[in-house]
Amino acid sequence: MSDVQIDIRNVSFQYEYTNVLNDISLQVCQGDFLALLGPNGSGKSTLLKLILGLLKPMGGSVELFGENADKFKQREWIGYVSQKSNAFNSGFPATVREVVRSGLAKKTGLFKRLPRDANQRAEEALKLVGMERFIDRNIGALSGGQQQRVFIARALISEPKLLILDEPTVGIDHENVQAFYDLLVKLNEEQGITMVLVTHDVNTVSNRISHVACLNQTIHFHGYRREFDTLPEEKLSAWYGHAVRKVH
Ligand SMILES: Nc1ncnc2c1ncn2[C@@H]1O[C@H](COP(=O)(O)OP(=O)(O)OP(=O)(O)O)[C@@H](O)[C@H]1O
Repeated sequence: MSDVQIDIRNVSFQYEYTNVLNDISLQVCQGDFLALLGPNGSGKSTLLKLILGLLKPMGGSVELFGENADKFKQREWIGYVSQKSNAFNSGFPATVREVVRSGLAKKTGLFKRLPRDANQRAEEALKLVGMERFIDRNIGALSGGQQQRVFIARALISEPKLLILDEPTVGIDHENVQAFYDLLVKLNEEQGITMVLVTHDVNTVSNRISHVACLNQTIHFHGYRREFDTLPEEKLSAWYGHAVRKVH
């Protein structure tokens, strides 16, 4: 099998009257750590929905692991952590264990029995994100950053080959963002999980990321992070449609 996991070719998409994506081509390979970068409204979520097979492209094709995205069956190969997954309030009636175990539903089907080792796997997934001691806590009692880690564990329990994170550092304290990146890098390097991190914030692109793609209706740049680092702010600002400052 080729090592291309996401293969987007000449994709275009529009909602009723809004043209959102034009002639997008992007490949993500096994082991990449890609930041998909673009301002609000640039089409990032739409592109994610196309990748996840929730929308169909109007032109072009999206393949996952060599198969058409909307026919792709191996859902457990893809972990997805959505934008709002760290926003549970303190009254939400589920423990960390229950939240993490629910990540097995895509493997087993919603109403089939969970595998016998579900608890052990929940513990292992929580260990990977450094949250095992919180297993019996209520999810709503954790901080935004801790909840985010639990949702990553929920995605990890089905042993994905690819993890897609939508704006994962929103709601995490500045001091904890570095530790969060360390976790993603560990999962990328030690577990070999391909990472796609979607963000509007140019300064979220840490030096631990291998590739960057800049999206605003079309792909303006796709290359190694080192090349991205040399791009002038004027160029990024032109793509964003407003002034962009890099702080490092
Ligand atoms: N269901 C929809 N129907 C009509 N237009 C939509 C729909 N969803 C998104 N759009 C429009 O498509 C464009 C791209 O939206 P999208 O959510 O993909 O961007 P985004 O980059 O993810 O934005 P953000 O960073 O704000 O989440 C926007 O102009 C948005 O208003």
